Amino acid sequence: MTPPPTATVPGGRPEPRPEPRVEVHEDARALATSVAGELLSRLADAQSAGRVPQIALTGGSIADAVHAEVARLSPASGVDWARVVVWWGDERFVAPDDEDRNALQARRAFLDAVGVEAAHVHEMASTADADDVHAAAAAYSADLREHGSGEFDVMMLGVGPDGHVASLFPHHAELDVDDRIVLGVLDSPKPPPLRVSLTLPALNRARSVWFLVSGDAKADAVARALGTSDVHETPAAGVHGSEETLWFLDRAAASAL
Ligand SMILES: O=C(O)[C@H](O)[C@@H](O)[C@H](O)[C@H](O)COP(=O)(O)O
Repeated sequence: MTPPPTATVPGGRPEPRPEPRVEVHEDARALATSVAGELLSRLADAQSAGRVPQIALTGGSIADAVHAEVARLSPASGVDWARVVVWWGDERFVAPDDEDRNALQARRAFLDAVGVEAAHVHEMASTADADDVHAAAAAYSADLREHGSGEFDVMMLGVGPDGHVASLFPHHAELDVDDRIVLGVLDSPKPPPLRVSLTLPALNRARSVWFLVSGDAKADAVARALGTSDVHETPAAGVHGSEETLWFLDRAAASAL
């Protein structure tokens, strides 16, 4: 009997978490539509309950497809984007108008279209706003502590073929940082090398963690993340929501399960 998953939270203590659930879709488009619909539904439910939900976006190609579907489905959803707070799990430390910016990707795909409050969109610093990744990380940590609610409603994460999430990569020292919520990365194996990322404990400060994974290149990483607890081998294995962890997969990404 495998023990229930645990998640490391700030201060380094492990907390038991619910078992992950897996949802498999025919292809990337169906996956993106499902995630976008589920996100809008969660946001509307939170707002109906009088709350201002806080979500964390991720970068990458399936995230971009999800963002486009959010833009398409949002008008009929009843979500008031003026009452949603947006964060990122990681960001590339490049110029603000660099195509590599996760925030630029999200703004173009949906944020600029849905009427989100500018003050509620918390971008990680670019090279125009901070001297280096460490200063950018410190600034985001201060922003989170001042404007965050202590726990994200939904933390969305892409997964790399090596099992990385955000900018936390296998066998990198950042995986063991449990006394900070944001850190700077100098040597990302996935270009660009300079990044800012939430730490594992911060990624785990989420009610609901959603992994968005498409393509057979990720199949082994998905199988490892769902079958092991070795965070250093597969960082995605170390992130679990306090209320739920959902794996949104297409058939190709689920092919090794
Ligand atoms: O800034 C980043 O690069 C992302 O946050 C990164 O963690 C991404 O989500 C994965 O690498 C999956 O990316 P794909 O969906 O494009 O494979």
